[in-house]
Amino acid sequence: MRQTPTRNPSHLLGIVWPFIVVALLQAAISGVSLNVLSSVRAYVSGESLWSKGQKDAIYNLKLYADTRNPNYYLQYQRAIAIPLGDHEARMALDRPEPDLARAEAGFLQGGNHPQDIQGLIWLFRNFRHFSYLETAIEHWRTGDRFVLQLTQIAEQMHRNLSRQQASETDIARWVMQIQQINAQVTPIEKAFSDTLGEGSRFIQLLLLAANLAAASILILLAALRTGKLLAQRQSFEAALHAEKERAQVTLASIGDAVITTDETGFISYMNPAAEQLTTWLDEQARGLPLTSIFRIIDEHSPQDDWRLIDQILAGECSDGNLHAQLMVRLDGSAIAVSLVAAPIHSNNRISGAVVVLHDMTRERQYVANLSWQATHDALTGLANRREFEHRLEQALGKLEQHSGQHAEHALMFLDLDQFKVVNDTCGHAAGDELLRQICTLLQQQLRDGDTLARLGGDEFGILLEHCPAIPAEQIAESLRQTVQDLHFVWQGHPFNVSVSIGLVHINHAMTTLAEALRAADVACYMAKEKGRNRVQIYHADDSELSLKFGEMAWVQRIHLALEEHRFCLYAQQIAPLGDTLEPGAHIELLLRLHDEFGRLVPPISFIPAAERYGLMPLIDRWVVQNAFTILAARQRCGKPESITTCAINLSGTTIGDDAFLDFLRDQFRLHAVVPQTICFEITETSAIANLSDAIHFITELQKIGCRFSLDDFGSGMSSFSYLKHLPVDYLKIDGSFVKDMLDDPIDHAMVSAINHIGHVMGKRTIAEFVETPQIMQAVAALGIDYAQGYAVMRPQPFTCECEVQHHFQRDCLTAPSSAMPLDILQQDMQTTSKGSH
Ligand SMILES: Nc1nc2c(ncn2[C@@H]2O[C@H](COP(=O)(O)OP(=O)(O)OP(=O)(O)O)[C@@H](O)[C@H]2O)c(=O)[nH]1
Repeated sequence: MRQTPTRNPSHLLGIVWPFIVVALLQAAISGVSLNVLSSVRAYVSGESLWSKGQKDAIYNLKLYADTRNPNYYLQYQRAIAIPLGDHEARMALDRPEPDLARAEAGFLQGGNHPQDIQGLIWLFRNFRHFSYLETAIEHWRTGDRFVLQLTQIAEQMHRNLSRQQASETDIARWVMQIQQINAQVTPIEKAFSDTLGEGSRFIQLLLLAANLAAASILILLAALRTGKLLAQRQSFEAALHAEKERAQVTLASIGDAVITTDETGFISYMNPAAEQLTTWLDEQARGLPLTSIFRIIDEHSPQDDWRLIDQILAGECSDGNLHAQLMVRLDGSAIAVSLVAAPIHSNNRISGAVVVLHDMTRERQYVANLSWQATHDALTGLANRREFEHRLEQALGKLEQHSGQHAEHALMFLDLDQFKVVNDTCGHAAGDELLRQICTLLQQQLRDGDTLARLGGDEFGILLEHCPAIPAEQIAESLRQTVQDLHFVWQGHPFNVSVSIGLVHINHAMTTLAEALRAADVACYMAKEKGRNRVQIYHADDSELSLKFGEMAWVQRIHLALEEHRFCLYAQQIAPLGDTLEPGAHIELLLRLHDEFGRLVPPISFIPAAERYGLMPLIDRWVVQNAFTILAARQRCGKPESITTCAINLSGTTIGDDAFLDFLRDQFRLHAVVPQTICFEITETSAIANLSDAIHFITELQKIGCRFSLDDFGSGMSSFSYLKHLPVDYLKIDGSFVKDMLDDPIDHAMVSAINHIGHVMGKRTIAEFVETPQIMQAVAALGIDYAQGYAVMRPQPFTCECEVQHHFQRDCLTAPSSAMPLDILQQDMQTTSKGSH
């Protein structure tokens, strides 16, 4: 930081103002001194004229008396006019309101120099009570009394002599009087003169003392100020020293290499980091050209690149930085550095440059590590899914470039069989070790250019570029065999290891990455389904695989349909068959989906895929949220009595999802839906598959008043034994029995038995698929409590007519049920019988 205090005008004034004040004071004192001295001198010379005038007047008046020569009288008059003028002036100044004009005229008559007159008046007026002047004025006043006496004698004498009436006696008397006055006035004059002299000397002394005092103050101030300035300068110097120390410690401790040069590019300083980086000591390098101790080259061109520093020293560039430089030492070793350079200025010119070199080795390593981590799996060191997909995409691109030639790649998905068992039996460390061993084995079977990647968990991907079908299938088989032959033992526990492999031949027909990946996934899945430890080859025309393929495609379509609000709800009435049952409407909500082209898609097309790929909790949440929204809207419209029971289907996975219970409670609170109006339908199979979850779920929701219905009851005969554990309110008799009960006595017997057992257990029964009035009569005759089917009512869009429709539901309004093909509605019912909506 630069300090230039003395150049700052206000700072300068801050330092010198006491000097200015004292100097001005001294100038004022000097001015006053000169004025006083000059006035005193005027009084002294005035007094001298005054005395001389008196003496001359006495002398001429005496001669006039002795000779009676009128010339002497004239001379007397001239002489006496001087003390009389002074007398006039004094009288004018003595008045309470001084008459300055009269005083000036008097002093002028007194023979004083015109330039002294103002001084005389000023001194009289301002210092008349000052000791010496007061005494002098008193002598002046006494002297004037004699002057006036003399004037009276002179006038009387001149009058008598002019008229010839003066006797010798008179003349002798006048002479004697004149002599007496002379004798008396002489000491007065002397005293007057002496007093003025003394006063003058005293004033001189006084002024000298004042001037000396002012000078002393000036000297003292100067000394004080100088001392202060010296102290300040020392503290500046100390601050500069401390700053220099700080800069040096900083330079010594920073990790970057700092080198300074003079204006010709010769080294003037290197910090310890620079010594370390360049392997030169500071004292060795000082005075050498910077370019002689190492080279700086651009990573992308092999030439020396000192341009930045040259430009800085030439003043063509104020500062700059260069990344991706290589610093090459004299021994040839190179270090990646970034370089920052700036000019050093002194006296408004460039006196050198400072060059900072940052060693980029660590950053490069870090970046390399990061990019390795981003593309590799930490456990096995193999490429990860992202990298695998990247390489696969590149391979697909090459296929396109070489279209026409017989280029072909092979893609494999490998999934270890029952890998969980290893983890569950011996812990994750065992699983990890097995994964590593399998990687090594697989890698050994592959060619150099092949890619083996870990896609996640126990899944691997293999890409064999330019590998025709037959060798690819042989490699796949050998890989399967290799894994099977691995005798993995962990702490004495032997494990049989096997792998399921999906193999896809990628040729020009299959171009997109997503298609290739999905095909391999499907093939691998099929390998698992077919019993594991096998290679499944994907063929596009394989109907089994196509079905699976389509199912997997539904995953994305369902997500899209949810995002684009293409799901909607329909309601189908469940009619009471007896008189003793509760009044009001009992409905079941059914899910619909419009595909991307607005066509209705049967639930059977997407529900199995949604179940298999874990999307049911998502769909069930959508159904509950929208059903509650509409129910709440209907309640606001004043139709709470219209629906007393609203059945909503839930899937098996949803029942096992703990968070779903909280979700439901929130939804009840949010929409203020009465829990007693909601009946959840769970299929018999899903309830049995997750019995403890189902019991927990049912009892929790029954606590708040919800009811439950066991859907598709009877599809498995072991169901009866579970029924007593499931505290449901309704049994829905599987529609497949109801549909044919008039023609098939066994189905009739099943319907009757289920109804009977249900009633014995205190449940209400519902017959599904009541498609004709005859079936309706038959189920009523058996004492079944409710009927559901086309004979009762076809499904209708579930809406609230008096409120603007919820936007999720908008599509349903434009698709009236009458326009819906019958087969879709039948499939809808079948979907229900399959275990969902
Ligand atoms: N040790 C270990 N286990 C993992 C790792 N990543 C995932 N897993 C486990 O790998 C198992 C994968 O199981 P799945 O593939 O679903 O089932 P599986 O037991 O192999 O059975 P199938 O694939 O149906 O034959 C799960 O138990 C995961 O917890 C890992 O890095 N290390």
